[in-house]
Amino acid sequence: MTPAPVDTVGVIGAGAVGQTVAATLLASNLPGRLLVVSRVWDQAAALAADLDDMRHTTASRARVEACEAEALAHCTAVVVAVRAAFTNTSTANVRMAGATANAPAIRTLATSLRGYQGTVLVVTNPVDLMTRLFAENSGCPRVYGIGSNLDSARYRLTLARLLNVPATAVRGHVIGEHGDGAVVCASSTTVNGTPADVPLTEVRTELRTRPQRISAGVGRTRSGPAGAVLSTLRKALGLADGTEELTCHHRGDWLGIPLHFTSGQPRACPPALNADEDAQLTATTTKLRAAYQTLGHPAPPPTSLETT
Ligand SMILES: NC(=O)c1ccc[n+]([C@@H]2O[C@H](COP(=O)([O-])OP(=O)(O)OC[C@H]3O[C@@H](n4cnc5c(N)ncnc54)[C@H](O)[C@@H]3O)[C@@H](O)[C@H]2O)c1
Repeated sequence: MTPAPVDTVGVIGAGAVGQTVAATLLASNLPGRLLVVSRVWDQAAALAADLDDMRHTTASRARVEACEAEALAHCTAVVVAVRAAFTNTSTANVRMAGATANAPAIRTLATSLRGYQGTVLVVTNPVDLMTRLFAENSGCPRVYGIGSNLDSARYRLTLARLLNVPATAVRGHVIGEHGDGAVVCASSTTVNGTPADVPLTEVRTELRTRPQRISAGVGRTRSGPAGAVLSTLRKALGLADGTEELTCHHRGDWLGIPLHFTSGQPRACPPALNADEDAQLTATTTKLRAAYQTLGHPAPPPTSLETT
């Protein structure tokens, strides 16, 4: 059966990630209409004009418009890629440092999208906390965070390079936190279907330094997350079946785990863990829960997304 064409996708945030996500979506021909929102109206309007130029030269089907967040209520999907202005001086738990600064914007946007029934992909860091914050303040039933799937992509690429095999031969996940509490699921990783001997120290070093190198070289990471958004939207909107590692509500907590989408419906597929990985995931879950409490959120309404 041919999947139904996706109608409108909204992108909130017109910075490095928002721009790249929007251009990627336009070039992919996924949406029929693309709405862009930013805190600064002129920025959203400028991005819409730039994308319209691209639409014309690439003969993309998507019409592009700038709008306010409230106008996103009828979108098929919304991507949240905002970042409040703050100076990040942290050298450890770097993404976590944005929690206090970004939380008010996420709460405000969640409130303006209360009752929204489409798919929401949160990119804003710390993504595991901001995804939960958005879900609990909006009551939206389908809210996922982009983070662990970018880590997983980087893991598979790194392992392929270290073992001198094609990346497509590697199956393996990084779960938990998109940050210092990321858990590399080495014990369940395979190469060409055979358990892999994972050089964990090298892998962890690359996962830690790769985003730093990208940011140092080109200012911000942007193409990696944009690719993860596109790949996830295809699965979440039922255009393709497959697995993405996403932050979601799982057994009472919000953390990154593999979700398998079939016709747009998610099913959690947590990988088998050895004792070390299990202990790391427990520590990460405790860390995320405690960090969320520090945001001082109001009592959440129940959400209906419980992946089991
Ligand atoms: N999860 C991931 O894998 C991943 C990867 C890369 C970046 N990120 C995160 O994505 C976020 C965006 O990064 P960036 O580099 O694009 O930042 P940026 O500073 O370049 O752009 C941020 C944009 O958000 C807009 N904005 C701020 N507050 C807003 C609000 N309340 N409403 C609407 N728009 C608002 C700004 O005007 C700006 O356009 C950051 O939190 C970053 O850490 C996540």
